[in-house]
Amino acid sequence: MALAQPMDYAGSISSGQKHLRYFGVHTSSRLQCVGHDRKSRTNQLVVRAVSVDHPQLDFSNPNWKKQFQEDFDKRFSLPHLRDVIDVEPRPTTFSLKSRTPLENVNGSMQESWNGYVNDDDRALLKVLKFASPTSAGAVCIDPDCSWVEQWVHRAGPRKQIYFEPQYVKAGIVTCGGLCPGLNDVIRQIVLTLEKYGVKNIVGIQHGFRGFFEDHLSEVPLSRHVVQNINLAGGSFLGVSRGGANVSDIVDSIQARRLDMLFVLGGNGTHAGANAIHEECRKRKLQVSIVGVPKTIDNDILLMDKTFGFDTAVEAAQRAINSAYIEAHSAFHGIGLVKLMGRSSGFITMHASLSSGQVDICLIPEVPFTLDGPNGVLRHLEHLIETKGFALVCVAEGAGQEYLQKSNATDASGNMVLGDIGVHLQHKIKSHFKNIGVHSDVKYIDPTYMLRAVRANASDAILCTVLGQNAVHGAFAGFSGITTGVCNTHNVYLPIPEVIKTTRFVDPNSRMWHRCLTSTGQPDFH
Ligand SMILES: Nc1ncnc2c1ncn2[C@@H]1O[C@H](COP(=O)(O)OP(=O)(O)OP(=O)(O)O)[C@@H](O)[C@H]1O
Ligand SMILES: O=P(O)(O)OC[C@H]1O[C@](O)(CO)[C@@H](O)[C@@H]1O
Ligand SMILES: [Mg+2]
Repeated sequence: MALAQPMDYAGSISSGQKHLRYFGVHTSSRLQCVGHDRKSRTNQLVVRAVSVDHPQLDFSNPNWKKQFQEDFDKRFSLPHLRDVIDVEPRPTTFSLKSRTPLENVNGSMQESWNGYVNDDDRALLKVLKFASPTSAGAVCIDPDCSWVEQWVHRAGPRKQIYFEPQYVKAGIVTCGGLCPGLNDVIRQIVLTLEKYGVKNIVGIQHGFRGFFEDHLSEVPLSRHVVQNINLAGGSFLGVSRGGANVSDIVDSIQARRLDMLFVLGGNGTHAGANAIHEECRKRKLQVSIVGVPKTIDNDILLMDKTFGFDTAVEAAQRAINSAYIEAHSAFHGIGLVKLMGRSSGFITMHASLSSGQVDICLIPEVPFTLDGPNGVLRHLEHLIETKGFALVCVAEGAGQEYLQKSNATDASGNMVLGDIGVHLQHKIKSHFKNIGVHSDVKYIDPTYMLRAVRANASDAILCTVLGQNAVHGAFAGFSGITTGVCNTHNVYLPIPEVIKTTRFVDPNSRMWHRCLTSTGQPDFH
């Protein structure tokens, strides 16, 4: 459970820490000594759990919920062009009631169509009420786990827009690593822009690099150009890491006369998109910067899932099935599969769950020991003894403490990880050799095969929703926002809220518990 707010209680620092652990204070909280409890016979130190996010909240104040909600509404309000420049709304040109584009532009049909989202429509961010901080996966604000309404903005087309489509130039850029569905999103953005009446749509090649490198020219985009790009994986525009100088990018946006920029990428890209938005604000430019979260790692906060994740899990499951066949057919076979997931184990957890064949699932969020009576290797011995073969699935970011740190980073500044798959392979082989038991280790590293494929059906639909909503958000005049699915509803969120931290698998979540139930693995400690 994560406690997001402060609470006072008496106890020594050590019992205080125990209490904090009981309440599962998340890492953004810290202990603060607020004096001694003079009433207690032991004159114990009074310690308070203070949330770094909301240090001002005081639960003894009967109005704390109101205060929390006001703060929440502020944090989740969407930055708008009119915050810094004078822009007048106009009737939208987006209508599905229109019969001809001309009728559409005149706005003649919109009064009779109830297809618009009201600016005051909201979706609930949290839909679970935890009765106790000890409930599995509980996320509580106060020690009583009170439920507080947390509303976020609903995504979709508005009746009023802040751009004149015929004069709009819109750009699309895809950054970071590949992800199934990038082309579906690009395609939907183009189709939706055209539906509004935009004629000037361009792709920026190879991520943020395309803003600087002269040989990377703009790619003109239209329904005709993007019609079939979703049939292939990868990015029609190309991707890249590194090369993000925000001020230069905004110079380039100005030089290109872009009015809207759709930025497809993970947390790094979103940090870049938000910095670009801030710089545009500083220069008082009428440019909307809208993100679409792309990460097969599924490591963006607050969202049910990001596009490409399901497809990656499906591809991973195929690799696990192959490892299973190999391991099962060999004498004392041990299948070992390493999957992507730099710091989050979602792909590994979900692929292990969906395959149903994994005996040991190792993710970065849950430390494990390799040697010793409770270690992974001892459990493998047990599996070989009892069922004759075993299957291990490990996330690339797991067990990094066993590998030598290189301190190397990629072009975007992401840490280059050691290869846990190769390390485990060696450890398993030498362990069985040392104990004089035959083993046949089959190691599969399907890394890039997971993300080079085209989106499956459910991701294709998710991409459609996200791509279209990104365009509606830009036309509505928002900037510095991203779009996602929260509790099955489509919402807009201010970028800073989704990139505060990486999203991790909660080891106390029901999903991780289900994974453990399915694998039957013990606690490796
Ligand atoms: N804090 C930041 N501010 C500005 N730009 C950034 C920041 N972090 C990363 N970027 C830029 O964003 C782009 C993509 O970043 P990165 O390579 O980390 O991928 P990502 O968006 O996190 O996606 P992936 O999930 O594939 O890692 C790069 O061009 C990088 O330079
Ligand atoms: O080889 P690249 O392009 O740096 O990408 C690898 C990384 O991209 C991701 O798929 C997404 O961040 C990670 O899981 C992985 O570590
Ligand atoms: Mg990233």
